[in-house]
Amino acid sequence: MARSITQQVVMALSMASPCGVLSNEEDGMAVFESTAADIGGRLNGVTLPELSIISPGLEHRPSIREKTLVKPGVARKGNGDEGSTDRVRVFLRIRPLTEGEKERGEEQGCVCVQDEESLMLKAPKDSQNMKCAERGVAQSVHKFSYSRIFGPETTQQDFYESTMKEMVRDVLRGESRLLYTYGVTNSGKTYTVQGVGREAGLLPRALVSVFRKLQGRLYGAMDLKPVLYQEVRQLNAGEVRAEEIRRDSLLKEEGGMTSRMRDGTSTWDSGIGGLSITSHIATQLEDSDNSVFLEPDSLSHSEGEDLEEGVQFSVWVAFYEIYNEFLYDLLEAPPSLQPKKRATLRLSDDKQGNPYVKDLTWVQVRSAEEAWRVLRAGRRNQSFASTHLNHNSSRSHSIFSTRILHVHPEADQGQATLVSELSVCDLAGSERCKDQRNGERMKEANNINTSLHTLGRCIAALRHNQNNKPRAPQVVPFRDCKLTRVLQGFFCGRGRSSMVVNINPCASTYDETLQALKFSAIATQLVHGPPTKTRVAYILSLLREPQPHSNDITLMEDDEDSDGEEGDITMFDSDALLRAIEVLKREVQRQREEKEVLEANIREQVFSEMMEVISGMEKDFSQTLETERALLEERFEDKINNLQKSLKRYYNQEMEERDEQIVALNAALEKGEVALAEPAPLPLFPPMALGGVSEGPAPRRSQRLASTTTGELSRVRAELLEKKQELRCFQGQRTPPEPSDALTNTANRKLVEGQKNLRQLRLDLQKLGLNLQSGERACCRNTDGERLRHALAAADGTLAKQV
Ligand SMILES: Nc1ncnc2c1ncn2[C@@H]1O[C@H](COP(=O)(O)OP(=O)(O)OP(=O)(O)O)[C@@H](O)[C@H]1O
Repeated sequence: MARSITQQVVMALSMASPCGVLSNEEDGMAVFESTAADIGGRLNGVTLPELSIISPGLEHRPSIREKTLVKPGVARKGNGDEGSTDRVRVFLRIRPLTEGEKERGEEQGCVCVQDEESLMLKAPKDSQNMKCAERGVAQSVHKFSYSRIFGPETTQQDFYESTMKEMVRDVLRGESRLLYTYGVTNSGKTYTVQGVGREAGLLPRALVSVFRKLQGRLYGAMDLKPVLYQEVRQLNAGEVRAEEIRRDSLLKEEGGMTSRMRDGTSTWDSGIGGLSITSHIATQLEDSDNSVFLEPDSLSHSEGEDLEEGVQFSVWVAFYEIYNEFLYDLLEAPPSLQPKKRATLRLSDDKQGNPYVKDLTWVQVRSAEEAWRVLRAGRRNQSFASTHLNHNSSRSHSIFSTRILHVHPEADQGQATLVSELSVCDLAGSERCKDQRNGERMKEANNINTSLHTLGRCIAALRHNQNNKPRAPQVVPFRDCKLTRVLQGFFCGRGRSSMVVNINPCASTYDETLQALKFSAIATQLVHGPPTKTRVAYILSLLREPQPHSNDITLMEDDEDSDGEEGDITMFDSDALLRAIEVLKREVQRQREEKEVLEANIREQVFSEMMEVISGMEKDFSQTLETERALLEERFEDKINNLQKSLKRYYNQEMEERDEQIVALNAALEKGEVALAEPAPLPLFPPMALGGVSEGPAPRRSQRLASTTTGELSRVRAELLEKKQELRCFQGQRTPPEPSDALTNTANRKLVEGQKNLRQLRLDLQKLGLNLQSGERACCRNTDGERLRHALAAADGTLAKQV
């Protein structure tokens, strides 16, 4: 169960990046241990090691620190062949940062070269990898090992000497070699292969080296031509003439005139006799719009001694590209003569089942200069575009092939006995599709990533088969894309491949760089095996083996007697072929099911990623809402506070004025002064200004009521005073002489009247008190009306006593 989950996640993860994360839990090598940790961390929360180590399993000598990170008991397995010579060589080249990149802060120390073979990657803070590391599902530090690492300071010449020089020697000995560059876009692949300006890349150096070594050994005629996978055809006179015309028009079109080789004191001998170049002066391959300089050392004379005696060499070149899964011949016709729509090439198999590009243009070249011009002509047809990372980005995989025919002139009809090949493949850079802003670029990126992914799967399957020979070999999916089909021969023992991984140390492309390095790390574990079966041998193996369980089909088995099993497909009778078809059908069915599982996993992953994005958006949205709400609340809180302050200020002032009035009124009442009759007409409700808005001039209802009440109060008090005086007068009259009856009667009558008036007055006063009370209530609850009422009641009491 655990196994199937791991496999599923591996598949899902491998689809997440163009190159894929390749894994094999059965291997137990450091790379898989760490890759499994990457995945396992996500699955079941297993504690992740501090860093992941990805290194060639066959040769790597772990440090003490690394040993502690590898699961105990899991041995590093090889295939029994411990010799480093058979291991696929993978070189890493780090390009320098440009000034612009430094200014943009791309230099964050995420790429650290530890020694010639090991590299440490540390995730920068904004990278996806760091985010995953923070969530505990990945490591933020990764360690990789390569055959050799070349830092930013490495010169083109040093790089050539350490990588391709040996390959050129092997090709001249009759072997086939492939060098391919891999890396994210803008990492320096084209710079490495072709070079820029004065800094010639691997290819021009190799061409110069080939012709230097073949000096004096070139085969003069053009009557032998490479065809099919690696065969030679004798051309008749007419065909030779046609080849010559084609070559001349291509060279003429490219240079406009014969390019010159300038080296100060010596010149190119671009004739059949080979090159004559003095070794101590810089050499320049020049054409109309681009020049490549070669340092004197790269032309040293110590080469070419080990060529087979008596053999002559005919050199042919071809240049083609794979663009959007179509093959295009870059030498098809001189650029100016080309029709608008380019013809596509087809891939075919020879009778041994070896794939080759049908109808590809091969041009015989007699010097490095001619070869270089052919390459320049082809480049004009190549698909470049400006992407946001590289203004001149290769949008296709381009392959420049040099075939060398080893001709024995004494043999019958001057037959070439051997064909060797040197191919240099400049792979298009992987790039995130979502970074592409236009449809065409998106489609290109998609195709590029798909073919790189297939290449990754092929390498993983090859490595799996090399490490699991007797058990369950996998089908290597070479046929899944054009790129892997054309390179198939180099991976199946009919040649050897070396890989150059280019990276740039920019922090912003860290995640892509990490994926590229993981991909290349798998390649470092490959070994060069003997040639694997051809189609005929493959069918034979299908027929020979009983296939009760189609899952166990052995397709890449290294059968010792398979070497002799080559021939024509017509050697099988129809029964045998039908049986082979049955087996293949089952295999197709198995693969289909495998792909369905893969698809389901991808869908699931896409779905969960989408959900993650949506929930992220939801979270952002609710956060924004929350912030808005808090902001509004704060704003209104401020407003309310301001309002409260203004009201408080106003009412305080108001209360003070009222208190003053009441104090004055009390004093007046107590003293019984007449001044009470005319109280100062203090405004009970001055215009108020709340929030900057003033009340209008018209008094409120409560104000009007209060002022009326005050008027009446004054009037009543005046009357009260008058009555008091009258009363005092009556009292004075009552005491002295003994009143006569009439006088007494009058006095009594007046007293009664006075008392009556007094009662009336008291009633009036009570009424006024009530009015005042309601007026106060109307204008403000907490005023000193209560106190006023008390004062009036006290005044009443005093009056009553007096009466
Ligand atoms: N080692 C190096 N030294 C100096 N400059 C370099 C080096 N490698 C690359 N460059 C520069 O970096 C830029 C990008 O390089 P190049 O075009 O070769 O990238 P690429 O990987 O081929 O990109 P793409 O895949 O998009 O075609 C170029 O301007 C190139 O000159």
